[in-house]
Amino acid sequence: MNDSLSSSVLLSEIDGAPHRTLQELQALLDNAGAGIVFIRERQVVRCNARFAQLFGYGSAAELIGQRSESFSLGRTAYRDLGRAAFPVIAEGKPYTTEREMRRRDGRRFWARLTGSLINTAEPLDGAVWVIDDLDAQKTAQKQLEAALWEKQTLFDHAMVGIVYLVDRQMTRCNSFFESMLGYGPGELTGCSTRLWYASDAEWDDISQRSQPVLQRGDSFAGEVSICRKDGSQIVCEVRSRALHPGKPEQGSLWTVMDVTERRNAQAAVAQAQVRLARLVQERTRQLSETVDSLHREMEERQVDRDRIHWLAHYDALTGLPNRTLLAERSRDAIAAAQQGGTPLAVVFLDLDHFKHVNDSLGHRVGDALLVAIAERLRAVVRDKDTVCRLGGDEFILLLPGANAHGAERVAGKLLEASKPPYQIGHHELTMAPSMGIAMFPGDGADFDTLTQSADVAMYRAKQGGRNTYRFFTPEMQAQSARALTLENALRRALEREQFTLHYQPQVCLASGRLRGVEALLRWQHPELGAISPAEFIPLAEDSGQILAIGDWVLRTALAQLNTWQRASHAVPGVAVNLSAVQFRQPGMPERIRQMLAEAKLPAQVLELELTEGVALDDPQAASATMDQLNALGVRLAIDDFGTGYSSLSLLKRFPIHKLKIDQSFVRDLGEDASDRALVSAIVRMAQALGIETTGEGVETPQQLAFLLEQGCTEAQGYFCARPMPGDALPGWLHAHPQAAGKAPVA
Ligand SMILES: Nc1nc2c(ncn2[C@@H]2O[C@H](COP(=O)(O)O[C@H]3[C@@H](O)[C@H](n4cnc5c(=O)[nH]c(N)nc54)O[C@@H]3COP(=O)(O)O)[C@@H](O)[C@H]2O)c(=O)[nH]1
Repeated sequence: MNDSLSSSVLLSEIDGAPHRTLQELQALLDNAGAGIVFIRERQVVRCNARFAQLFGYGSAAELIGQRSESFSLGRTAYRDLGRAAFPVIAEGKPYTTEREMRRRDGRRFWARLTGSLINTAEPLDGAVWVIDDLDAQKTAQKQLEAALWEKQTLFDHAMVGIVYLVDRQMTRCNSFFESMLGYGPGELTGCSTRLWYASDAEWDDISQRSQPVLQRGDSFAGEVSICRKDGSQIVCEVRSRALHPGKPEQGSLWTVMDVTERRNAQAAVAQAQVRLARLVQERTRQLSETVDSLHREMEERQVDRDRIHWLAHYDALTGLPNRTLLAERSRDAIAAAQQGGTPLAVVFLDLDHFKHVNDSLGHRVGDALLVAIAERLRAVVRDKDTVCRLGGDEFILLLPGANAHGAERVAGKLLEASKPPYQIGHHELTMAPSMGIAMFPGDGADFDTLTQSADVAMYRAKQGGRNTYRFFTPEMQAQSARALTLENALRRALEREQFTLHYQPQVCLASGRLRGVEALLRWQHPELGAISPAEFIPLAEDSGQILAIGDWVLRTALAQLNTWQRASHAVPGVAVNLSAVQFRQPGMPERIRQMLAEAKLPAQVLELELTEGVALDDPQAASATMDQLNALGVRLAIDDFGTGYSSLSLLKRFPIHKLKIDQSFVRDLGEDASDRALVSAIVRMAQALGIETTGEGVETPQQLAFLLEQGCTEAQGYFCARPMPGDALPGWLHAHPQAAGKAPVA
């Protein structure tokens, strides 16, 4: 049945109505937006197309006779509807309900049903039901309700305060906001927002900041300080938006979040960061200081290392290589000489009498002199040569490639270079070297042997008169070995009582009487035999042992004199040789005084024989010492006069009692006219100065006669007597009564 048919059916069914009205009703049914159905005896008798459409039928005709129950969800629902609707429509009132209905395909949908009886007086005539599809409306409503529920849930359970404000008054807020501010439910509703601001200024400030933004329709975000009910303050982050930007009267929605803890934490973090930054800065500074100081320390250590290395290899005073560096260079030079078959020379250089400069002018002058000498030495040699300072006044020159001729030339240049005086402060000093030269490989195949050989040669140069050089020879080695042996043996000689004194008479030439005796040291070694003082005294002087030995000589000689005198032997005095080393020993006059006192002898019995050298280096000091000795009453004699650096002014300045004319002049008096002239001159000069003279080494009567003739005071020599042990002298005196003063002068 189609819709037009259904309308025509409807029209034909309506009896007695004016045709026009019927047509209008039919049009109304056909075009009604709601479904309309006539139910009689629980069956569809009429319906419109909308009804058929609502329930999923193709046309209204399809539904004629359809049981009305089929539109309900089931029998129960159908009965419920009937029970609810009938009492109402039975009274002639329309019954309206909203229920779920079922479509043809079983799907449910919400509908609003409005039913009324067609004829109240005759219920069996049926009822007319108008059905509105509420499904879309219901769905929308459900969605709305869900949304509202969600919104409310959000509102109620949000972890942020939510506030609705109108004109700065609270219209609504959630419980979170209330509890955040410490208020009870509803306590804030209707309150002015001024309530939670500390001051009007703060209240106005938030308003002034937010209103322009909200009016523009933008979101406002800011931070405010809010007072809680208990007066405490919290910091809140607020966000707001106008509900209707154009309508301020509708108010605004605010979300409020307590960020106090976060802010406190941030502040704490910021403070911690500041502290940390400071700490880092401080640590960085410390670190950088540490790094700097480490750098400095490393640099200092490097400087120290360099310095230590330098000190280990160079002489601190002169800056010349030291022995260690010389040894290294020598090894290289020797290896190169061996490989290349080239020559190599080593020069050992020792300054003559340098010690006297130190002793007399002090170490500062001595050091400055060494520096100046080092410069000259360096200037003489080639770059590839090494000038090394061993220490003290000893230097070694390593001359790679130099043969004997070359080494000799260098030695000559060194002698030449040392000639001009050195100006050290206001002192003008001359300093000559003695040098020994050793050649590789003949004089030594290694550094130690070469330097040893050069040293031995240098020693010979010294013995040979100084200010010269000597090449090493194997004989020198033997002599040097003996010197070493003697030096070692000498150390024990005193304690092993290997020394004795012999005494040689000194006889007055005029009277023949004994004027005194010279004590002469004798060393008898069990293996080496008798060793001459001429050989061992210089060694004892070099090693310093002469001081102890000299003391022993003095004490022994004085003791012997005491013995003789107590035994009434006519020995007026004793002469003792005093080496320059002894003479310069501090406190020496006082020492002598003590010894004389110990021997209970007057000073006048002692004559000290000094060599001219004692006054050579420091005449002033020598003069002072001599004055002290003279003041004691000790007699002073100049030994070996004429052989040294005789200075006539020496005789004038010093309190000298006697000159001992060296035996080298006496020896040849018979043959050598110049010796005779010399001896004669010495005697006359001494006489003129009131100084006595002794001719040494008188071996013949001619020598004696010449000396007597010249007016020499006394004689000493084998002709008169050989040196003899102390206990032999009384016998000699007995044999020579004239000497003992017991016979008339011949
Ligand atoms: N510092 C010290 N020097 C000392 C001491 N004892 C000795 N000496 C010195 O040693 C040198 C050698 O002395 P010596 O071998 O004893 O020779 C002396 C005499 O024996 C020797 N002499 C004496 N008369 C003659 C002679 O007629 N002919 C000759 N050929 N020799 C003779 O001369 C030496 C004495 O010399 P001098 O002392 O110069 O008077 C010698 O330099 C000693 O000084 C000591 O204890 N301390």
